Amino acid sequence: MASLAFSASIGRSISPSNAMVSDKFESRREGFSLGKGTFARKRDPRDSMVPKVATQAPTVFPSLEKELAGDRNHVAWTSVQQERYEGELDVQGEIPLWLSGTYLRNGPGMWHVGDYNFRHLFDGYATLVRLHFENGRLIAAHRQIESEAYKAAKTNNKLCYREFSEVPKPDNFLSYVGELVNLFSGASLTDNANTGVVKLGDGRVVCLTETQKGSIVVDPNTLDTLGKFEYSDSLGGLIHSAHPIVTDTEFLTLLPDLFRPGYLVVRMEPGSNERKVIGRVDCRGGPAPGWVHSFPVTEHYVIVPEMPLRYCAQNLLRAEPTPLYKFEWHPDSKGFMHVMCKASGKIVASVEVPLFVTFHFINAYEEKDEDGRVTAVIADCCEHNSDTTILEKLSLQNLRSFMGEDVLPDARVGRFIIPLDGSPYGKLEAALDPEEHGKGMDMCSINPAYLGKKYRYAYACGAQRPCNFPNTLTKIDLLEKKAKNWYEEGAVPSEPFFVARPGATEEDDGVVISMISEKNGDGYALLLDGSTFEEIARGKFPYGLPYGLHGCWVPKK
Ligand SMILES: CC1=C(/C=C/C(C)=C/C=C/C(C)=C/C=C/C=C(C)/C=C/C=O)C(C)(C)CCC1
Ligand SMILES: [Fe+2]
Repeated sequence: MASLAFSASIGRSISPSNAMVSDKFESRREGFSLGKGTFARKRDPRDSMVPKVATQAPTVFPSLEKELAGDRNHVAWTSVQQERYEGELDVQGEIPLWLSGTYLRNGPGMWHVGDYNFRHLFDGYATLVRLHFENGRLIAAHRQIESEAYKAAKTNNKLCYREFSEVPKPDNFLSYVGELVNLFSGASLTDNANTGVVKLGDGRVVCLTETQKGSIVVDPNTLDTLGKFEYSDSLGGLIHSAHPIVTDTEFLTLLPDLFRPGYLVVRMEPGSNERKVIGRVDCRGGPAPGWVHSFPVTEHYVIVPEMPLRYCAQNLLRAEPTPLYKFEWHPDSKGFMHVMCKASGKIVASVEVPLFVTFHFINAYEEKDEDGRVTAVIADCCEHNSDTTILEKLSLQNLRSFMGEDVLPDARVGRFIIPLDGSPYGKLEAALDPEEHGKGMDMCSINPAYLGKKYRYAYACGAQRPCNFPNTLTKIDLLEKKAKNWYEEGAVPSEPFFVARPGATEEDDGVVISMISEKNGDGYALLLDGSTFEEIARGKFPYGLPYGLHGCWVPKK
């Protein structure tokens, strides 16, 4: 197979080789002039590995030489080299012929504006990566999402909107007051859709973050930004869960209410932009709702977690980040799990549970007795041993300063058992011995056919210690309580994403896709067999890509 051949017809193909090695590169009109419009860049050994054919000069980002000093050069935590790229990857191994479609992965891939470097992993401007599989071939692409926040940064060469931890510096007192007013209206919040990407039942592909305005429609083929996804209802609010539950028939999400602490559970039909309220959960602890990055569902219920790590209005207003950023840990406020009937909006259980810290729920299902009556809801998540320090560990400074110490906080598959018999308490325990996955655990996926149903397998990132970030791919067998781990020294793998083989009858019959950022600055797309968890194929990128967060699968029509 011709390696790294560009599809010239698209007119979007980009060769870093002709631009990156030049000592001066003038940004094109459409380019991102992050510095002074021209910049110098040292020749990089990686440049020799890039394709030679180009039809359009790329926008190449400054080299961030400051970041590359000493041991701080892992490509996973370094801004993406250029604004966009497309090319066919050289594949080792064999891509199954049945794998036909597009994997999209979103994440914060650009962590600087001009000379200013962002501080937290979640601050970066969204980089969308595409892996298109067809007839055993693999075409890759990446592109920056053209959010208002990103475009304003490009135009003004400075941060213009409030990101996860970054706040624009006001020029004077008046602009400071204006910024505060804008915060309340939501105008100063970012629309940098850097967290996830979903395919709606009607085929639209939407990139998401936790701000509602950061819902952006993209073209899965070209990665073009098509425009804002405007919610046509009048539900208001500024934030939502970054992980809606999306199936071919519905879109479910949670809208935290910061003024009257609680959550709206809402549903949207395919083809519509209007969310309708299923019901409301009032918080049982205070003073604000718990952070709700994701939530699980069963066949009949929506589970609303109320985590003691709560939104904090004061921290939202602060210019400088606190150790918990926009959040506050309130162990005294306790943790709760609420269960709402999807059909009626009624709350069928609301139980106090042990303190917990989770960002990602894995799945949930209904436990039945021998007569088929639902007795409990089981909800699994990546649980950080009720320790919030993971948030600080994900600061770029911490990620970039790894010197071999074992500093990744422990995590486990936390299993909530929520009784539906009116008992006031639920349980939280480890679903398997965390040693099985190196006591590191996050960024999970399952076979989507098992969403809300009893399931056996989860795929996640685990830990081979010592490490400062999850560095393995792990297949977790929740029945046998065992894990199988993939590891390569110095590699940072992104969320393993399961794609089922069409017609499969076994839960793990399919492939797992991940993207690997290597220690030496390279990177590749990796395919593992979902059942054996052995490598099937890898496709080498012309240069390593930064770490990314969540993906989705767009099957070929
Ligand atoms: C921009 C504002 C906010 C944005 C919040 C965002 C972008 C939150 C993103 C959260 C993510 C990506 C969480 C991922 C967690 C991954 C973990 C724990 C991985 C662990 C590995 O071991 C708000 C904060 C909503 C407020 C307003 C402004
Ligand atoms: Fe997430």
